[in-house]
Amino acid sequence: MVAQLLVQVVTQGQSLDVALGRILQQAQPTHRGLVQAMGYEVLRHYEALVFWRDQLLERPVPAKSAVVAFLILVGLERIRGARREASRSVNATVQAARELGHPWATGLLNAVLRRAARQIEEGQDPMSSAPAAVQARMPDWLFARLTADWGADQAGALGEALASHPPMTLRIAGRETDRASYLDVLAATDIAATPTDFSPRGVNLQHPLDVDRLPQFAEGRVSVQDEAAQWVVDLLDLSREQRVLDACSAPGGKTLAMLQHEPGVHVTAVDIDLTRMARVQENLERGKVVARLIVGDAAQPSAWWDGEPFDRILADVPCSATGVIRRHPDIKRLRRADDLAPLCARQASILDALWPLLRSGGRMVYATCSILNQENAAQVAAFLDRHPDARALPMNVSWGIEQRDAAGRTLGRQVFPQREGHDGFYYAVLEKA
Ligand SMILES: C[S@@+](CC[C@H](N)C(=O)[O-])C[C@H]1O[C@@H](n2cnc3c(N)ncnc32)[C@H](O)[C@@H]1O
Repeated sequence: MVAQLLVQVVTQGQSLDVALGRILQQAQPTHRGLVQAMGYEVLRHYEALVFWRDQLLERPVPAKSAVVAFLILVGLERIRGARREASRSVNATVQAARELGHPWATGLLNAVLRRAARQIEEGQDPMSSAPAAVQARMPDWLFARLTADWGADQAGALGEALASHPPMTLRIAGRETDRASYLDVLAATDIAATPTDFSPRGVNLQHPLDVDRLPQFAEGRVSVQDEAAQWVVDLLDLSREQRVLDACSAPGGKTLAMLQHEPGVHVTAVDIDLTRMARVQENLERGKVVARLIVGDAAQPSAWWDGEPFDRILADVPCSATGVIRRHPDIKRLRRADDLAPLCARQASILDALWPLLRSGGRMVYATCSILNQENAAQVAAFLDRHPDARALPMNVSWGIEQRDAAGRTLGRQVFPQREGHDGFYYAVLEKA
């Protein structure tokens, strides 16, 4: 099943969420967790597994049997991850080839996977001769960009972090004391958890859990939200009666956080995608808070803006999502280098269109979950050049790395993903003169 999932994502270009949804419907309930976990892990380590497979194969698998080529990746991942005794992994993979109607491949799989298992037993490193991009488990174009932006060492470190298993992080509505009492509730329910390092509202679960099993989730007191995403409410510096625009709001994680953090604000939440907007509604209902919801294009406010300026704007724009690859490893297969220029143009047009909606002295927070400079500090530098009435504020925080241009102008903060910690993000706080 995992091999079929890979065919759908890698060969047919479907998103992992969509393909997984369909595949899991056919899986036995007891196998679903394993299929999902393996699908994610193979995609996280995809480049390395393909390199290893191609080293082991004497000739490529015929194109008409693509599923067998993917089955080898699944077998290699099982051996790499040492989830089972190697011989059990080999047997299970060989059996899968029979079930998928490729009995001819059983000899090939046996030979290739047994060789791989031997390499591991003998302490060989199958990656020792791999190019740096493969070692970083990244497509060439992405590794080249990250190297150009941050240097080869940092690009390699980013590869490690983005191939790791992300934590499940919760945001607790309320004050720091509420987090302490929620940690007590979790401890009493035998759910192992620790407070996050930087967000006073965050909790990392030691093991991911279905939200239905999370105490107080249904009541909206707890939400699933990465730690880096939680910082936005502080950056917005919200206070009662402010008019706030959340311009790219779906699925509403940050809209809900704003309203729970400062219930006195009046939020207008916009998103271009009607289906995703339904999720904002669900999230707000769960949290028992209300916002004005508009399905519209943030780059075309004349179609939906009532002409009253906003005190605060959040522009959490569509981006490459390269900072969250470990949560969506299909991004590495689906994104292309050519996507970046149109994405950046869209971000710039959203920023330019929103700026006139901000009152004088107001602030706009620009956010991405990207680790590419072009979408982040370079985007903000170009925005500041186009808007002399804008300035980026320095942030008094302990996370991320402040970005500056040659003239020493501050350009927001870049956040790199951390193993067992937060995702990759970028924030700039833009104030209007
Ligand atoms: C990074 S996500 C936002 C995440 C959201 N702020 C949260 O915290 O839950 C970007 C969103 O922008 C929306 N989007 C893309 N282009 C847009 C546009 N031109 N106008 C408004 N929304 C847009 C997408 O549908 C997507 O929901």
